[in-house]
Amino acid sequence: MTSRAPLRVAVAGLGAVGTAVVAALQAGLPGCRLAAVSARDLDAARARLPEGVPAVPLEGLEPLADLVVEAAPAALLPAIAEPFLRAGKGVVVLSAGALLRAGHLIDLAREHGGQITVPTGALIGLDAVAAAAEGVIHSVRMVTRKPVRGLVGAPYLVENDIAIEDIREPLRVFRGTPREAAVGFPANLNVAVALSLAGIGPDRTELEIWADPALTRNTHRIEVEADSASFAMSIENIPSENPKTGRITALSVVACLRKMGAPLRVGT
Ligand SMILES: NC(=O)C1=CN([C@@H]2O[C@H](COP(=O)(O)OP(=O)(O)OC[C@H]3O[C@@H](n4cnc5c(N)ncnc54)[C@H](OP(=O)(O)O)[C@@H]3O)[C@@H](O)[C@H]2O)C=CC1
Ligand SMILES: O=C([O-])CC(=O)C(=O)O
Repeated sequence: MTSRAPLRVAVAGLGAVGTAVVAALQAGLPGCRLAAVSARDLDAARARLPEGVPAVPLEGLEPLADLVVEAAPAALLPAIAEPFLRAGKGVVVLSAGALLRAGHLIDLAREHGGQITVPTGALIGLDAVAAAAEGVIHSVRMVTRKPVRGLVGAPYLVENDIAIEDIREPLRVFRGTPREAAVGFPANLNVAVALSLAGIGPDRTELEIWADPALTRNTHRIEVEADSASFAMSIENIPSENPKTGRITALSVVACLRKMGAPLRVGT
């Protein structure tokens, strides 16, 4: 009989995603063990964690864990990821948009034998997009529709004086690339960046963002034309406690962690 030691998982950020991932780890995820947590308010975090799970500043996570789940504001991605990658360890990245401004993280992973994983998160079909990318993809188009409260406050809207609070009809607020959206909508369009990284990159993927006052769910539709297949898929995400984040995001991380230690892996 061979059995591997459980993967020691750290969770950086105890918001909508981090809290749900911690709960799943506490409930028991085969092959994984919750090793440490970081949060902005460490005392509040300690009060919520079971005894024996340390809550430490971000820089204290790496010595305690084999892998970190980054579930924090995008600006913190380098501080969370760098120590793990330098140590040849794994990082599961939720703030995928921030990866475009932190290309050195991929170099660090390459140099030290670490690995960055971007889970499918709030999106759908990255397995099919990645498979199609092994051939030739002609085009990838994504249309995101969000309730007003899922978009309000985005820097692009503020800088361009686009007021959406009182709209009565759907309004297209952005048309461009995931690279542009990652700057203008840093807390809203990680999904578009993840899609672009799986497919034809952040400058060739076409993206539209709509604010829709009739919607209660974040809705993403992707259309792919490739030499192997044409496909279109859409997902309607029920918001979590954070209206910008779909509930399925944390579940995608849990599924990703479950796969890491599983004897059977389904899906690429
Ligand atoms: N890839 C994908 O498909 C998706 C990605 N995301 C992205 O995932 C990330 C997490 O999302 P979500 O959980 O909804 O975000 P939240 O805003 O709910 O949570 C982020 C957490 O990080 C905490 N935090 C702030 N500063 C620090 C610090 N210095 N150290 C540790 N923790 C800190 C915040 O604490 P406090 O509240 O006290 O400030 C907050 O609890 C975001 O970047 C989001 O854009 C979200 C949805 C889908
Ligand atoms: O892209 C994101 O970061 C979040 C999102 O659209 C969703 O949860 O549907």
